[in-house]
Amino acid sequence: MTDAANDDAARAAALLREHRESIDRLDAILVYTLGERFKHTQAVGKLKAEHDLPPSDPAREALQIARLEDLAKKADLDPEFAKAFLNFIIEEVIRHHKKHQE
Ligand SMILES: O=C(O)C(=O)C[C@]1(C(=O)O)C=C[C@@H](O)C=C1
Repeated sequence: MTDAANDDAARAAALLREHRESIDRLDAILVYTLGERFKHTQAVGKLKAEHDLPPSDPAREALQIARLEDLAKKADLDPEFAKAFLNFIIEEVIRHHKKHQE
């Protein structure tokens, strides 16, 4: 390899390392944020079970989806992806809520 090609490869490796450090930091934020969200939804599940409330609330979900799609657009994130992601999380929450009610 020439010196120029070596320099180029070293620059690319450094950039890749920097991006991966940011990705790891953001993944940790996502995991801690989800953990915190689940603490609240577990409390909501308990409350719903104690008061005989239905596990899911489609009207609330519609509001959340609309809000998230709007946020996603502002954050330069694909709104369809944001919607699918929230639905995925909510499905899991509803599964937990149903367990509380068993
Ligand atoms: O807000 C509620 O009623 C919840 O149970 C929480 C939550 C959510 O994960 O955001 C989950 C299920 C409902 O259908 C709506 C929202």
